[in-house]
Amino acid sequence: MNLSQVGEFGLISLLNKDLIHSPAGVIAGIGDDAAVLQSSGDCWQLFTTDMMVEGIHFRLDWSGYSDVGYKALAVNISDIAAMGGRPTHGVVSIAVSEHTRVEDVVELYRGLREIARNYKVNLVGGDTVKSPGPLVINVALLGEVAAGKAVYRSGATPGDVIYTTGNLGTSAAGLYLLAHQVSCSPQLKDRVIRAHLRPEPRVAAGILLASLEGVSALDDNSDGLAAELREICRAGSVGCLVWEKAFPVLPEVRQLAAQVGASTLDWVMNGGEDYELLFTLRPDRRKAVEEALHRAGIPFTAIGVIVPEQEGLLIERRNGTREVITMKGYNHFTE
Ligand SMILES: Nc1ncnc2c1ncn2[C@@H]1O[C@H](COP(=O)(O)OP(=O)(O)O)[C@@H](O)[C@H]1O
Ligand SMILES: Cc1ncc(C[n+]2csc(CCOP(=O)(O)OP(=O)(O)O)c2C)c(N)n1
Ligand SMILES: [Mg+2]
Ligand SMILES: [Mg+2]
Ligand SMILES: [Mg+2]
Repeated sequence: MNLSQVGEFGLISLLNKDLIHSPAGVIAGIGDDAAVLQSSGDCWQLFTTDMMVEGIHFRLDWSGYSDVGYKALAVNISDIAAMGGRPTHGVVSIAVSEHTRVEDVVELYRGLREIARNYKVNLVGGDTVKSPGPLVINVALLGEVAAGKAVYRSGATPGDVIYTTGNLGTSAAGLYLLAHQVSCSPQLKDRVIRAHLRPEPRVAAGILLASLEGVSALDDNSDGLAAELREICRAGSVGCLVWEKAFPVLPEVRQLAAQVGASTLDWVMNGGEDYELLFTLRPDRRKAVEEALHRAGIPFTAIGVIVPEQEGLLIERRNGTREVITMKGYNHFTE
């Protein structure tokens, strides 16, 4: 069978059998942004890993080595944030071609060190091997969350309101500008390319959301809004209705899309790598949670509601018509 027939998530579900032999220690295994593990203190351990491969996740003519290091840890911190946790300790493995310069690997670690310092992550080990070609970097990261307070993808129920932090489509705009020659303002270029190359994971938002009553599901946006909505709906056996006109997109990103004939909706739904948090909230808790986010200075937008599973995944377009969401987001084997 061909990988494109099952896709990334079909493949993972085929592999997900007989993998747990001491279930007592595992509160949640495969299926969320990080595994949740029993620990002796008053915290639960979180454990996650994400890998980046040259040519798939980055190109060295589009990003510096330090950006690659920065992003490799950022995306992992984002998965800890998506459980409501705080990152603690990580290990870093690299596969490097023999033609790579030593200075470049040192530069990769400059980026890693920079974000590790910013988010107070200890890098406590790793592995170094030769690659026959592409540079590969993998981070495995531990985190912690107060016992009982991890927020899963699966808790959404009909009536809950769907929110995102920050803006969507910015990273896709950055990727577009890296891939195409476009004349636009240097400020816009810097902002969106930075969002793509050096995303800032929403750790403070995740910790705050996990501490508040009523936050029912939480996920980070790595594969695009369409994919992450699908995950939350599948995990919770619910459907959703999102409102296109509510999607938070920077005005200059909208303008750029119009200028180059691209679709902001495509950037939001399929672009991915925004590393914002997508969460659902019980409607009776809206006021309290919105006030807490305001006080913490965390930008957020309500973008839709959870509906019963049989209603499916719907988008209300700007003209008021409702359509089934057919967009899929990023998938490694169906791209
Ligand atoms: N090769 C694999 N073996 C076991 N579990 C995997 C594998 N690949 C992914 N997973 C698990 O599948 C789930 C979904 O992975 P993924 O979509 O990469 O999550 P995320 O988008 O949050 O990084 C996670 O719980 C992850 O740990
Ligand atoms: C050179 C290049 N081409 C395309 C992309 C776009 N891209 C690559 S991977 C990806 C999705 C996120 O990566 P994934 O490995 O699926 O992360 P996870 O969902 O496991 O966190 C996207 C949008 C990119 N970042 N760089
Ligand atoms: Mg994730
Ligand atoms: Mg992953
Ligand atoms: Mg991830």
